Amino acid sequence: MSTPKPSRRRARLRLRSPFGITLAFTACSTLWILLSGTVVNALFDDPDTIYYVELLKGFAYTAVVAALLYVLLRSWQGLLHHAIAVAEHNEARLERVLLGSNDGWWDWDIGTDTIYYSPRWWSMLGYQPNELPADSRLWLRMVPPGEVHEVEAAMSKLLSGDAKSGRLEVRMRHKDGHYVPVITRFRIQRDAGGKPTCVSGTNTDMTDFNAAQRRLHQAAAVFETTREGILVTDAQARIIMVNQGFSAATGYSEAELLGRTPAVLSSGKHDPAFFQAMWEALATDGYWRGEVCNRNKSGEMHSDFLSISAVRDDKGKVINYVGVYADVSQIRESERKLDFLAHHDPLTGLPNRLMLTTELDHATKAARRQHSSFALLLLDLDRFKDVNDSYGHAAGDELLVQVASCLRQRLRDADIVARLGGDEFVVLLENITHDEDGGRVADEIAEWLSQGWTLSNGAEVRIGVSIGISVFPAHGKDSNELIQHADAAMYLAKQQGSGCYRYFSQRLTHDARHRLELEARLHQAVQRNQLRAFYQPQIDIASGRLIGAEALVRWFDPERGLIAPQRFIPVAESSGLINQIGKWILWQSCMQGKRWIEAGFPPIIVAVNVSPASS
Ligand SMILES: Nc1nc2c(ncn2[C@@H]2O[C@H](COP(=O)(O)OP(=O)(O)OP(=O)(O)O)[C@@H](O)[C@H]2O)c(=O)[nH]1
Repeated sequence: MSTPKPSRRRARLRLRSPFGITLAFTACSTLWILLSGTVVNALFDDPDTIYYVELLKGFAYTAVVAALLYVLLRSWQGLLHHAIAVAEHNEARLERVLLGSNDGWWDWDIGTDTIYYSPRWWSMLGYQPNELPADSRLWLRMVPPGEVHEVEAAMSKLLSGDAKSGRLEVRMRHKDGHYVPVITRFRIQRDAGGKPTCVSGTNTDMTDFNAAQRRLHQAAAVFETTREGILVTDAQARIIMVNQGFSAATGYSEAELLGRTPAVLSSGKHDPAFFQAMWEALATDGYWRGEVCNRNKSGEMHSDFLSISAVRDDKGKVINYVGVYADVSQIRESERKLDFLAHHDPLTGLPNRLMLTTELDHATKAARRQHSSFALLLLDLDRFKDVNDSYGHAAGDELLVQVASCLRQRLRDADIVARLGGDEFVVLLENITHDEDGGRVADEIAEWLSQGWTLSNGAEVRIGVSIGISVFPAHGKDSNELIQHADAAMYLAKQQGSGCYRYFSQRLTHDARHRLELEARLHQAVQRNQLRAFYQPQIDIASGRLIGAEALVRWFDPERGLIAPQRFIPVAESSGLINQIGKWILWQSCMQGKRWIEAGFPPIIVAVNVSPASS
């Protein structure tokens, strides 16, 4: 839009001031009248001629004056139009500026005590222009009575000359009754003599600004006071801000973190694929949530639930990332404790029935895979009720704890000991090689538990134990069946009297007893030297010459006579006695070979069979 150039025009206007033009015109006209008349009289004598010349001179003068008047009026008219255009242009520009600022404005003429309020001034308060009488007191009627004195004080400061301008934050009543927060800025104008002529100003509606401020304050308060750690980075993931919660949780001050990336917290627990998935989610969804393991300044690890959001500008470009860290270490610790409580007996700390079932399920699957077997021993203490009845429930508890720790200490680490409740315990023996292994451990347990137990009250108590045994896969295909059958076997054992065990099947009970009895007798046989070595000669058929001998071990039992190796060697192998027997036969064979040489026989090779089970 082209704008007129007012300064040059104004200069030309000054040169052609009305007084100057009038003076010049009067002087020229007077000179013309005086000089032209004299010239005409000097040139012409004839009165008629003089008359016509004078007439002609009058017309000429009128034509020149008319031409001058025309030029002058055209010039003034152009200037006037130009001045109006400039004024309109300036007014329109001022209006646009005020509209753009969305401010209302007012103008108080002090002399006439009239005030002009702009349309926006009215609409800010919900009114149509001039809907109310627009006098200078309207302002004061709109302000809450308690704030009127502030407006009056500001005006009297202006009028008295103490201030040229001012700024006030007031509330003004809206048409619907609520108050609009307003900032008004104003300035006083004075004439050349210093007399106040008008006060003009603008009103800015602060509703949105105040709400935004409030939200900012609230956000700042949340940012600073929240216990969760908050971290803000730029688009390149460089830290630009952290809150106190973050510093408290990580041990890093904000100054130590500025400009660094969150990798400073890396624990090394997550692989690159983890972070790649995180960045991909941020790029596609704009957020990522998950649990991360971080390392704080002192090197301590902690689990955080991290929620990251990408902040985008109006064009959708990422400008910040905001991460909120909630320390879940305590939650994880509580979960761990809850999990422990859910799966363990609170009195003894042993696994409970629930965990036993899980372990049994694992054992069943593993045994199926490996074609192996395992034994489940269900223990029920004998005469435990007497302890409760005689010494109280607390003493009974103490005894249960002692029994549990005895079992835990004496059994192998791989064996699982659980408490089913009351005075019932379960022992799970995995990977047994012979069915009777369960019976052997049951015998040991019966012996351990038959000891005297000293309670903290000084009392010494004696209990026993009855044990039911079920073996996988012979006695059940799943945990339920195995427990049920071990329980049934335990009742049978209980009926037999204290300190007994029973397998679920009669045959297994019998076989186990028999093998264990044989094992006990074999022990005695080794100690009492009841084993015998026999030598089977090896003859070269072509020459008929003795070339060697094979050593054979035999067991000579005083009651049952000679027992064949196929009966006792498997028992020796499963009980570990095979090592002793192996050493014994080697020693015997060497001694015998020496004796033969000393007796004058030629040296021969003596073969000794070594069991693959010996170590
Ligand atoms: N102290 C204590 N006693 C318990 C607990 N749970 C169960 N009992 C008691 O343990 C006893 C178990 O009963 P029984 O197994 O019949 O007692 P018992 O004297 O061993 O009897 P038999 O098994 O037939 O030899 C009951 O008196 C229960 O009240 C416990 O957590 N603590």
